[in-house]
Amino acid sequence: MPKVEVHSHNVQYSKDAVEANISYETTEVRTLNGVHKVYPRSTEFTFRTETHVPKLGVMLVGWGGNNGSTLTATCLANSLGTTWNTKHGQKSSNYFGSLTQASTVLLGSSPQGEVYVPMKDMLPMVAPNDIIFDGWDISSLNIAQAMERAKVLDYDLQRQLRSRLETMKPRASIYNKDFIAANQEDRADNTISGSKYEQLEQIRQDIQDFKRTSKVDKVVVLWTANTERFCQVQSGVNVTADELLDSIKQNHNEISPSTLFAVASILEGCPYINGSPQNTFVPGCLELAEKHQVFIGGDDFKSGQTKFKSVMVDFLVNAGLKPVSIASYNHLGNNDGKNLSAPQQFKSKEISKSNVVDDMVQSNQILYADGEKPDHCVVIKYVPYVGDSKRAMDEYTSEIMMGGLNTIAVHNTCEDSLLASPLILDLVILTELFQRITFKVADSPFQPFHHVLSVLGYLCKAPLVPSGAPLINALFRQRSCIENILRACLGLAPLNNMGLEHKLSDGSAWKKAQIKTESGLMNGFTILD
Ligand SMILES: NC(=O)c1ccc[n+]([C@@H]2O[C@H](COP(=O)([O-])OP(=O)(O)OC[C@H]3O[C@@H](n4cnc5c(N)ncnc54)[C@H](O)[C@@H]3O)[C@@H](O)[C@H]2O)c1
Ligand SMILES: O=P([O-])([O-])O[C@@H]1[C@@H](O)[C@H](O)[C@@H](O)[C@H](O)[C@@H]1O
Repeated sequence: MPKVEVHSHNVQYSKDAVEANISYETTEVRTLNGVHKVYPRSTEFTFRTETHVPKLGVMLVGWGGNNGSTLTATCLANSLGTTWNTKHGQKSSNYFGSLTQASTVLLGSSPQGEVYVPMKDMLPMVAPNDIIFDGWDISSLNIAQAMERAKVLDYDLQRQLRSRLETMKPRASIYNKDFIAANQEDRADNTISGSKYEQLEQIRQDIQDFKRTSKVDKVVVLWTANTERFCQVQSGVNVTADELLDSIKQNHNEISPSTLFAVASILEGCPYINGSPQNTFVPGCLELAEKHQVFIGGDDFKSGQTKFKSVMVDFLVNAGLKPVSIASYNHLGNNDGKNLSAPQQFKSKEISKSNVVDDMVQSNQILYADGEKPDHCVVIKYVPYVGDSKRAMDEYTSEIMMGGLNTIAVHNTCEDSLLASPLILDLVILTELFQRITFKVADSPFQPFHHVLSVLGYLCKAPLVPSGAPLINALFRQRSCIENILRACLGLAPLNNMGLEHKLSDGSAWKKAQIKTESGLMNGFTILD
């Protein structure tokens, strides 16, 4: 039985699905002669969510990396209920940092107060403990060796997991030294030779092989391999789906390994998520995903320093304070940092880390003239000794009232992979859930979500959105989007935080209105045969 049961004439449960009707309220604005003319709009939506949770397979590109090995070990430890000893005492497995697994959402209020439930209980979702992992890496180390190389998890935990993880061996992958730093060459001992077309076909066979041997119902492919340089988008090469497929057959050098993986996944009907900043989704890849109606999402996990920035700038601007200078510096010593020490790979990351403030700045024309932006610099340095323990130092200087200045300096130290790995869980769990949700507008037929799964924006530095859609980076707007879509699937209105029931001078009117509503409530909810 669902942990959240909605008793409403707008919601119907059957043995396979929950269907919910909502009125989607929007506000249209037409500005004429300096006047904003506002038109409230109400559109009837019906959401249908299939409630059978499939057995999910996740294929990680870069499985042997810090994130890939750490996530695999974490899911194994949680499924075993592993505890381990540290100098700070015994630790227990958990999924802290995962939006779906470790955060709650406000469901409503009871006579005892507000009721919060785990996000994962809002709708049937895949449990991380049940995910079957597989993937590829240019490094031949098995996942136990990769976990040891990553130096992320405590020894006593690694010791207990080693025997299970050493049976997991990344498949050979596509290595192209033109796209990642030259300093990665020494780990590239597990590669697929041949033309780009032959490599594409091998990846497709790997996906088919995994489906067959693991007997999973669905597969999601996710890139957590090294950051690539941006590829050139060229007419005749990768602007249309046909051009892209032809260029692969012609072994064109501007087709990157990550785009080859994306094409292979799409052709195999598997959603593809890009956890790195490079422009994997060239226009031809976007078109291919549309043609095959396969979800794609990304780019670049929003894990720590940038996540914080998308809160800080939102807070400052929405408080009417004007950030005028943002200096973002970090150093780290893991292999990601090593790869990013190369200029072209750093450039990819600089782009995704720099654009995150644009929507918030553009939202306030009192503070900023058209095109005006804060000074914003991004620095990443490779310091081997600190390993995965990334140090981030940020300085935010803002103009405040009457010529005042406010400078906030922040120091943030964390194991980078322990912040990113739970986001991988959310990306694949939400992607799988959204494959089971369809909706219809008024009397139109049911349709899936757009193939560019922009609801994943909360998890990404550079959210991929459908053409023409607004690009939102403000973290709480992104989270609210996920929360309210989950609520809509249950026929619940979006959270509005108005709390009017607590602001009335005469509460009796509210109580009378509630009694009237409750008397009209169905005794239980409709089960369809
Ligand atoms: N906090 C974070 O860790 C964080 C946040 C945002 C984005 N990212 C991005 O996630 C990615 C992984 O981060 P990480 O710390 O695990 O890095 P990592 O270097 O430890 O892991 C990357 C793995 O990818 C492998 N690899 C490289 N090219 C490959 C290819 N073509 N096919 C298959 N495997 C390949 C490498 O051998 C390595 O094992 C990086 O691109 C990083 O920028 C990380
Ligand atoms: O913490 P965050 O800004 O979200 O993201 C991280 C950066 O701070 C770090 O420099 C980089 O090496 C990681 O790959 C990741 O991108």
